[in-house]
Amino acid sequence: MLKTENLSVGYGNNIIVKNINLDMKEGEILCIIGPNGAGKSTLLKTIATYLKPKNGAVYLDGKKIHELTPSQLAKEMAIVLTERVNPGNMTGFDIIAIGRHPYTDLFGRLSKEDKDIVVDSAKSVNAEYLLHKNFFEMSDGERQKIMIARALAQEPEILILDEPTSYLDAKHKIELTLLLRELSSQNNLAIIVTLHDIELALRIADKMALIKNHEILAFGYPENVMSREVVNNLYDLDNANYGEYIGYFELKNKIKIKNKKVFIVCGGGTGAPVLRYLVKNGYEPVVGVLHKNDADYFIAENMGIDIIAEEAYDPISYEKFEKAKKEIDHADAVVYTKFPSGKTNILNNELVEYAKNKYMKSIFYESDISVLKDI
Ligand SMILES: Nc1ncnc2c1ncn2[C@@H]1O[C@H](COP(=O)(O)OP(=O)(O)OP(=O)(O)O)[C@@H](O)[C@H]1O
Repeated sequence: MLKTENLSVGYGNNIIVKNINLDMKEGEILCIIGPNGAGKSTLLKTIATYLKPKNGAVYLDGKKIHELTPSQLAKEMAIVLTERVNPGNMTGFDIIAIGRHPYTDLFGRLSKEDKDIVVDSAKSVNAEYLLHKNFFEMSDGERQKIMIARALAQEPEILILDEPTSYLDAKHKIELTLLLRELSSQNNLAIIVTLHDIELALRIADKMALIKNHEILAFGYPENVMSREVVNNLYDLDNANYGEYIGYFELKNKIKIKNKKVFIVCGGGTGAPVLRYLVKNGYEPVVGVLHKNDADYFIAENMGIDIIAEEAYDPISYEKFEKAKKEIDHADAVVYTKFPSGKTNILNNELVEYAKNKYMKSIFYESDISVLKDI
């Protein structure tokens, strides 16, 4: 339904992103991500026809979008920008009603149907309670809902949103992303959205376009394109790693100010809080023995922590076990968690016993991280 063909976008003689070839269907969400200044908003504004293409074209249902009249376009596309708006003394209802302009008469009079659509639009973003409230008395999250309701009142086929979660707290960010998902599937809306929060983007996008260095670095299913390598490269990360399996960033273990080695015996993700605490506080963690498909392995690897690991599913070898014991010999403490039971962990339990027999500081972590504060 929407397609860009060899599109280049920019200002004056300055091309910001070139050769953009994207396509999307009804009911899909396309997320555009990339570093600050990459050209995400410039691309959105070009698709929204606020800017003319420098080259190529944008097609909506086979027609060049820049050749549609403003009134034709207003029935097809609605836009919610980031800029904070100051509409004066208007209620939620008044603002949403602006969305009906493409359908009202010259005087902007609302029919009964228009009014019903305004109320329905408010309902679909859970903002019915804001209809009679003044816009300037609303919170950022409430204003965002009203702006989306205004866009929905336009009854568009495509909804374009520039950074809709910028001013929202975690709960409202999640609520908004779920709402977009709902709108795309229930109303069959195509949604194009720029997001800085790639953890959320990954979870709502059907397609993802990554922009960097004036071009599209990758375009496709987020599950395919969001590899650790690609995301690290997108943001030029050298002090963090994107963990592709879990879909979030882990900070690397760089500042080892404590000069203390801590051996961690964990597994199945139970070590995550311990590893984060030790990295944050400048210890030198070594973790093991882990299998290479263990959640703690992925977490530790993304943090750049030393890991003693065995291939996934292979039994732990004598060699790895001895290596772990040597690390324990040089450690200032051993921390162990309530890791899952299993064959591997019989050996890992032995490591804990080994440390205890050597009268080393061995600390059990279950839920209170302060047990680590005296290492
Ligand atoms: N009106 C304008 N005239 C000229 N250059 C502009 C204009 N608006 C933005 N730019 C430039 O275009 C480039 C891309 O800006 P754009 O706002 O599209 O990036 P972005 O990816 O949306 O960034 P951010 O994540 O910081 O919002 C930047 O170098 C910016 O300075």
